[in-house]
Amino acid sequence: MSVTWNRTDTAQVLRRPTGDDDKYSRGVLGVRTGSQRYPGAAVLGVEAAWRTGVGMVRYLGPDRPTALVLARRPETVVAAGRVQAWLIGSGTDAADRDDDEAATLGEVLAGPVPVVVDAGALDLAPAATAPLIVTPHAGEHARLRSALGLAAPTGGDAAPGLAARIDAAAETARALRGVVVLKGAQTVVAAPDAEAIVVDAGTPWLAAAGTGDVLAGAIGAVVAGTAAHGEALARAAAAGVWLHGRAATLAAGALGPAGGPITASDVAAALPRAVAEALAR
Ligand SMILES: NC(=O)C1=CN([C@@H]2O[C@H](COP(=O)(O)OP(=O)(O)OC[C@H]3O[C@@H](n4cnc5c(N)ncnc54)[C@H](O)[C@@H]3O)[C@@H](O)[C@H]2O)[C@@H](O)CC1
Ligand SMILES: Nc1ncnc2c1ncn2[C@@H]1O[C@H](COP(=O)(O)OP(=O)(O)O)[C@@H](O)[C@H]1O
Repeated sequence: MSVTWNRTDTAQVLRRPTGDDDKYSRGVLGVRTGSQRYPGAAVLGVEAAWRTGVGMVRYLGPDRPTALVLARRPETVVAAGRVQAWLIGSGTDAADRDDDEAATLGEVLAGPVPVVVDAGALDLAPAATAPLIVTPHAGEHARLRSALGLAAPTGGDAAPGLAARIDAAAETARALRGVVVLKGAQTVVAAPDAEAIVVDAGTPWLAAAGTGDVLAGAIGAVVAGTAAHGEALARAAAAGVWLHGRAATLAAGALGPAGGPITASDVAAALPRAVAEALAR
């Protein structure tokens, strides 16, 4: 069983700022992503979070990505402080994690604030107690299931169909006690105790390196802006996925009726138009 997600659903999740808002009330996203090897992933996630519409992004990472994040987005705050949500893992490799970083991520994952867990932090998700959204692609989902003691998603080499992906994501969500965003042309958002949500990407031009880092930033921004207002994490995640797909469709569609090649940065740049479109009417 599943439901499909659309623009109207997204509009119901997003908060339009009012005259009573300030940068803190709009949501602060804390970001621990990027590494010496993958600094670009940090830039893409931070860029996407700003472009999705958050009051503040706090970036706390290694020197090289910090310098690149600040060069791209000087509005980013690189000092620790209160946050309404965390984004961790994009552009990191668990094999390179030192003890200090492991301890810090352990605190984040044991805290009260929702955490979006991507890429190189997914191995930490099974032990987490914080409210959780994990964002695996198919390969990462298989590894996560194995860590949770669950069977491989398919019996053979064939790519699983949508129904099998929904069942597998729902089973992973129950085992994890968190929200699973299983990425693909149709992204499945599964929660332990709710019907799965299916979000169409809208364009296969989205299949390009770094678009997952953009997605994680977009989801983090929606969660930071809405979780404190009682929005369900799965719905916030689905809204982020829809905005990401719509931004890709707008960026690719701007090149002609058949679409055209886009980069992850193009997707991030189109996020404000996707948000404005969702909030229009
Ligand atoms: N500009 C940057 O700095 C970028 C950094 N990235 C980072 O690079 C690191 C490695 O990520 P990768 O996903 O490339 O590598 P991983 O090693 O995490 O996953 C790739 C493995 O999963 C398998 N797989 C199965 N289904 C897949 C699917 N649907 N998509 C991708 N792989 C699938 C592949 O065959 C491969 O064995 C992550 O930390 C990621 O965030 C990437 O996001 C690309 C852009
Ligand atoms: N064929 C496809 N059509 C549309 N979207 C896709 C397709 N394949 C992948 N995507 C989307 O592209 C993004 C890729 O994310 P990910 O695999 O994490 O890449 P990266 O790690 O390079 O950022 C996800 O949002 C996924 O849903």
